Amino acid sequence: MSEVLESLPTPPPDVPAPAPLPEPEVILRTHGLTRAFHEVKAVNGVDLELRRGEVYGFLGRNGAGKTTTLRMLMGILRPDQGDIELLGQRVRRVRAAQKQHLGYVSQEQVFYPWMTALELGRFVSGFYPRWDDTRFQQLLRVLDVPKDRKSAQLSGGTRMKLGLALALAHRPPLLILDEPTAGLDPVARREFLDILRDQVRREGQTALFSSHLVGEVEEVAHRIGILHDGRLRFQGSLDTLRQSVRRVVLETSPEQLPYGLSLVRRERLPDGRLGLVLFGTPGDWATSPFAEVAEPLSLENIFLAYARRSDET
Ligand SMILES: Nc1ncnc2c1ncn2[C@@H]1O[C@H](COP(=O)(O)OP(=O)(O)OP(=O)(O)O)[C@@H](O)[C@H]1O
Repeated sequence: MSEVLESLPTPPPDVPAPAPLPEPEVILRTHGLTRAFHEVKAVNGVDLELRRGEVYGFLGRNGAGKTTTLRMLMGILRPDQGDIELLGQRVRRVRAAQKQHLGYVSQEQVFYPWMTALELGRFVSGFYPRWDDTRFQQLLRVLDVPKDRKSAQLSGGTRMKLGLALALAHRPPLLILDEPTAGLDPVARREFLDILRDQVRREGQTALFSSHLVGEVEEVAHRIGILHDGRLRFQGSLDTLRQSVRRVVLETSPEQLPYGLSLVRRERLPDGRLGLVLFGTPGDWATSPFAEVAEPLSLENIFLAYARRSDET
């Protein structure tokens, strides 16, 4: 429960509901967010930008730094460097009052095991003046979460859905979901993604959704960020990514890359030739000497190119 508690805002017994904030086009921005654990730089100068009403897929392999980033956004961890601009307020560490505007589903939903869904709702509602109990109960029905069973008796997938209901019931403008579908079976995963997409569309919410599964991010995300070794290697729309990243196969390494193209990954092929995955605008590709030979890549292969180190050549 400690992470759940840390992610909650301070309970406001006599404090009136905060006035709704003016919603800027950019809901969240980070500036050079950095966090190390001893010698490991888990997150290294990350500049995220999330716009109102979008699902942002935060893609990265195991250990890329996704959870560390999200825990900094939730104020659970303090960044070593950089800061966070949430709904127009720029801070080093997200404060309790700002957490009123965030809904968080962590990787592992750990609740007080003796509490039922309804009791957990009552407990969590004390932290959020905008808590909507009718909506919470409706979400439990839609998500098929039994309301009177102790949380310890729920399956991992159902606990995840309970976490989503708890996060949505206070109508936060920004949802932060840390690999929420990990451990869900295909049917539960599909339901979860459908509900997330539907909620964001109907409520005009914004969701930051971390995953290492390209397919599910492709299904729900409007824009994505690819994190590798703590660095944000790409941020933008899926269409931009598909149009910009291509692969060329060459006999030898070029002296320098054509103007406008940058290296994503270099690989040595079994036949000794060189495979280069490069990024450039469609205009840069069209005017490059590789225009005729460059091949498009599937999103899966683009992600793999960003998330693996180049071969030594
Ligand atoms: N509390 C900690 N103490 C020491 N090292 C940590 C701690 N938390 C994370 N790390 C390290 O920081 C790096 C990033 O971890 P993080 O959990 O943020 O990655 P992730 O992208 O969320 O991975 P996964 O998909 O496996 O959850 C890893 O090398 C990890 O071992």
